[in-house]
Amino acid sequence: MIELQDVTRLFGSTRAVDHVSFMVPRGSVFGYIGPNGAGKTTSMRILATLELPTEGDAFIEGLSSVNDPDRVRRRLGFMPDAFGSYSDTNCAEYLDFFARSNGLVGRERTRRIRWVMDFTGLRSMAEKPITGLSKGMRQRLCLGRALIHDPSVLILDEPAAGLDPRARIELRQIIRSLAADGKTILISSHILSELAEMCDRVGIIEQGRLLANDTVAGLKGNSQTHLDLIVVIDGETETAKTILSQCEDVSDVVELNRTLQFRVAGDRQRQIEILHRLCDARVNVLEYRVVDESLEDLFLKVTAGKVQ
Ligand SMILES: Nc1ncnc2c1ncn2[C@@H]1O[C@H](COP(=O)(O)OP(=O)(O)OP(=O)(O)O)[C@@H](O)[C@H]1O
Repeated sequence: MIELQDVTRLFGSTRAVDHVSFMVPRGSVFGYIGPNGAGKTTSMRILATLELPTEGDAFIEGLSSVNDPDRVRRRLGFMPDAFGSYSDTNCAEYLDFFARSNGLVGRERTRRIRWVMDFTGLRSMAEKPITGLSKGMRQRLCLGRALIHDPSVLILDEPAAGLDPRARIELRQIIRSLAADGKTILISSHILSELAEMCDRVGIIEQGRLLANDTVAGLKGNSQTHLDLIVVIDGETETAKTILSQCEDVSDVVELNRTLQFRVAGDRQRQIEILHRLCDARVNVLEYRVVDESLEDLFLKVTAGKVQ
């Protein structure tokens, strides 16, 4: 449904996008993550027919954004990161303007504007001037504008930027319900944790290059060379400590209130073997788990923080 095929975009000597390829299947949400200046907006603008690639091609529902821009635009809703509006316009007028620009007429136009207002929760704001809207409401209006012609594909550039936690959760619910409805969504952010829960897959881009394309769980698995484990013990901890000290691949053992935290230079299989050894020695294990790597840690590991 959304595809970048070996896309490169140069601005002078800057490689804003450097041989990037990925595909987003119908009804799924793809998170496009990268630090500032990584190339997210440029690739999204290429898909949205607003920018031409120097090399490669971009496709929406199999149609080329380069060669078939008019047909692509009919299928696509684009939410830019910067929200342009006219002063003296209220929400209803704004949506009406974009409905007309998209060729909607008569009852169909009225029906779509109503649907968008209900779906984005803007109904009570219909008469409110855009200049008086909060950040969250402006983002909803901008999303509403992208949805007005009922596109099958949505490209959303940093829609969560500047939203408070509640507005971010509501945005997540909106995105998931659009995907459940069969829409295909590409959504960008420079914060992995902001998008992780609403995305089926994420692509991490830095300095124009796609460094990773995986599920969040897959990314976590791929980036791990060791496991940090916690074992909570009912009773004395001496036996457990002795066993851990005998394992060559265990290091950094720390004890706090019958809880031992340690690092294993191995994989899940090694994790299981250590638990077996503890149980064989009749250590009363109450709890045994991996310390989850935070998404921020993962983002820092995959990217080097290079800004161009
Ligand atoms: N029109 C342009 N002319 C010159 N350079 C540009 C232009 N558009 C983008 N660039 C450069 O291309 C690179 C990628 O920019 P882009 O806006 O795509 O990154 P981004 O990942 O969206 O960043 P951010 O998260 O800050 O919005 C940057 O170095 C930027 O300065």
